[in-house]
Amino acid sequence: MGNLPGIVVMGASGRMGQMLVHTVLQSDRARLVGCVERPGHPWVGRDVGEAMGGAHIGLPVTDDAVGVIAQAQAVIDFTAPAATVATATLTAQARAVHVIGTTGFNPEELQKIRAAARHAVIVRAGNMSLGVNLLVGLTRKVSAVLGPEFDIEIVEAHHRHKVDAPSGTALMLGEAAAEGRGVHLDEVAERGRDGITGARDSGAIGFSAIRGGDVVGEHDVIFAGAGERLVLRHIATDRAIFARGALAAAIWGQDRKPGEYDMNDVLGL
Ligand SMILES: NC(=O)c1ccc[n+]([C@@H]2O[C@H](COP(=O)([O-])OP(=O)(O)OC[C@H]3O[C@@H](n4cnc5c(N)ncnc54)[C@H](O)[C@@H]3O)[C@@H](O)[C@H]2O)c1
Ligand SMILES: O=C(O)C1=N[C@H](C(=O)O)CCC1
Repeated sequence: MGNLPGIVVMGASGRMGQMLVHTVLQSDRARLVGCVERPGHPWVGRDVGEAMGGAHIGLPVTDDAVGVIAQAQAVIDFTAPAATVATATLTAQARAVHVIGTTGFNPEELQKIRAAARHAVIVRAGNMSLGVNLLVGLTRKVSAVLGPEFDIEIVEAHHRHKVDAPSGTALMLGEAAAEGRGVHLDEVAERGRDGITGARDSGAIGFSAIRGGDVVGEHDVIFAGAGERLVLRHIATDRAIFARGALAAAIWGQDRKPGEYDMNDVLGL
């Protein structure tokens, strides 16, 4: 038991945080050594089991990230961009594996994460599920075969609380579609149409985001041609798929060389 990797869950009260706490507690391949919330959060100081509405497990939620990360072999982080960038400095100092599920980073934040990966293993993916990571490969392949006479549109739907758009998954799919065509997504992405937009640019990759209710996550990649349409679709119905992927990444990352990895590396895709 003592030599199983010790895991810290950042943002333990969040939708993903709670799912991660359950997933690590149920695993026989890792142990939960810390649960972190932001300073001032009402869960800080409370037993995490009781805070989640269950039995006492003897692990209080803390806002002392430095203290718990020093005891850990891996940190699983589904929080917010600024919080994740700050945590990357701590995991780099502690040489702990940092599994990053957070989405919505700007280029400067991504640069800071890249810098931290010089010192420690970082596994980062906008979606940690097996299905989506397979869909990314399929999207790249279909995009390469069909060519620019097929218009590519990516449509995603998520719950009402999601704060970033397009979703991290939609951006992964867009990047794969662009790679398939040998172009950079930044040069062809069309985000947010409104008003008299003019006709669609040939070669554009369009994004649309739906937000509502409790949708866990749905993604369509549409290839629309003359007289036919191909749609690749992933539907997530349970956040456990993301948590399982994240825990697999934390275990996979043990004893790897420092660097930034993704779920293709973890899943061997
Ligand atoms: N990569 C994936 O597979 C995947 C899957 C689901 C969600 N996500 C992403 O994960 C992130 C979180 O999603 P969510 O639905 O769980 O959000 P959420 O708002 O329910 O949870 C985020 C939690 O992080 C906490 N937090 C914020 N700042 C913190 C800090 N400095 N220290 C510690 N905790 C802090 C918040 O208090 C909150 O409890 C989002 O970016 C989302 O897009 C990624
Ligand atoms: O609930 C979320 O937020 C999700 N975020 C990821 C994204 O941005 O793609 C993965 C799906 C769920």
